[in-house]
Amino acid sequence: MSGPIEDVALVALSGVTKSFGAVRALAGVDLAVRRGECVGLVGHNGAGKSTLMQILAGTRTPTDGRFALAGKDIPIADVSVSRALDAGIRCVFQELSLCPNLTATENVRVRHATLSGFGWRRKASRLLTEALDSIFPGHGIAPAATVGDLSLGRRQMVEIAINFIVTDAAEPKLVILDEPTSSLDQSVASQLLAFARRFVERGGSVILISHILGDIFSTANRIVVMRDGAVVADRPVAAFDRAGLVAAMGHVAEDRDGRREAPAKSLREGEPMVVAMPPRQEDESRVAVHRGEIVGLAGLAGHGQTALLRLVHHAVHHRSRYATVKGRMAFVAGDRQSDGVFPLWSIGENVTVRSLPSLSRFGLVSSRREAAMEREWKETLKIRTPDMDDNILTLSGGNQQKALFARALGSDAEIISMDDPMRGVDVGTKREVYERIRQEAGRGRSFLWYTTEFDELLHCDHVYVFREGRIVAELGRGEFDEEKVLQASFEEAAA
Ligand SMILES: Nc1ncnc2c1ncn2[C@@H]1O[C@H](COP(=O)(O)OP(=O)(O)OP(=O)(O)O)[C@@H](O)[C@H]1O
Repeated sequence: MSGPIEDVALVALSGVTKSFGAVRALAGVDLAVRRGECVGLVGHNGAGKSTLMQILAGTRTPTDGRFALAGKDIPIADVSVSRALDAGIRCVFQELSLCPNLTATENVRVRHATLSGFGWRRKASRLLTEALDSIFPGHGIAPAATVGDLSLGRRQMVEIAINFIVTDAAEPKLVILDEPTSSLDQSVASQLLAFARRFVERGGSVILISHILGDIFSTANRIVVMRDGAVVADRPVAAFDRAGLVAAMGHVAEDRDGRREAPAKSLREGEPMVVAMPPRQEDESRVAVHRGEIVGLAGLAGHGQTALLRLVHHAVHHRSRYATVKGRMAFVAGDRQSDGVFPLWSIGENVTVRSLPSLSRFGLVSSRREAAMEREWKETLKIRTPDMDDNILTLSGGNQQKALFARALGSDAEIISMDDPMRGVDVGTKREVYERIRQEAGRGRSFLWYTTEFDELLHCDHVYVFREGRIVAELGRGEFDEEKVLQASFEEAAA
């Protein structure tokens, strides 16, 4: 067997290829994971990371290659979910896979079929609580809660905890975390990474996929870089610095922190395009967005920011007590599975749907103009697909998110609201989107941007911090730093 593979490797792949029709997602990958290591797996959107993980977890069969578990070769046709599970491989996928109509406890039972018989519910509930307590102390999640009623972040926490549960029948040996922190706010994400480090110190193994390079540097022992379906670097973490890693991924290194330069005159003049009041607000504070302004909504996840965006959106076409909107508006969803993509449509249709009136003449959509728009946005955001007519779900997660951006940015909307939309987008594309947002704002477009990443607030002109459904701080340009935002987010909880 070729590649850096030893007998002790928990799992070893070599020469693995995977094609989807004309798309070669994996072009001969070697990867081995040993006990007690955290492998950070990075690469651009569509590099092949998730496909590789699906093969490890047995949910996809490779086209070709070799596969070994605990040093034992397994014919690729025999690689299966149950085999991977028996070997202790667990995977927290990017798109959540819990059953929304079942409780968290019932989802534990779905994943751990051996929890059956008399008293299974109590046992499953206890195991889940123990796992949640050790990973996310103070989580506040009731095991009897229906998953569909939980916020995206909490659903993610349940999904993660389920994969770390140790039952009498099975224990996790290698846990694959595919962008696990993308729907968690920073404090919860830190809890998870700290737990992953403890798990690895105790001899467990983790593969951590993330576009947040800080997560990789803080947690991985070794970094594997993928590019266009191949591994292009595999070295200990100490062998990389941030610029070197970004370059290995095929992106140009950053030359600025992306902070938005102050416009010549204040944007907070004239009548705002959007004014909105959170329903629970007890004082006079309002979110206001002026023409050409980038307004950030901050605070811990689930504290009313997404609810405010929905309320504003509703006010575009309805009378509302809480919001007024003066202008056309488009929305970029963060929870793309439930709010964003039209799963039965092509990539192109997903991009153009918001712009059909402007692509039409005499009531008929011009297929020439439609194709031109699709081409333009495929190029602009580098949507990786051989054909915009392919179904949207053939795209990698980050590329689906790019399609949602293209839909909003390519539309005639004067105001764009964004619900933590950069989750899963690679560092190179993120930078291009930030630049685009700055340019568009310079031309008079307004942005209302909820983000869980502090660095993204640096692109904003004005920031509102939310806590418990209310605006608790309003910070103008030059007034906000991470400490102030965190302080405002936590103040009451600490009191
Ligand atoms: N079911 C599918 N049908 C067709 N093509 C697919 C399918 N699944 C993945 N692909 C393609 O395989 C390639 C690798 O995708 P993959 O999801 O593994 O990338 P990734 O590195 O995980 O990206 P991201 O960072 O965006 O999650 C992409 O070009 C993608 O479009």
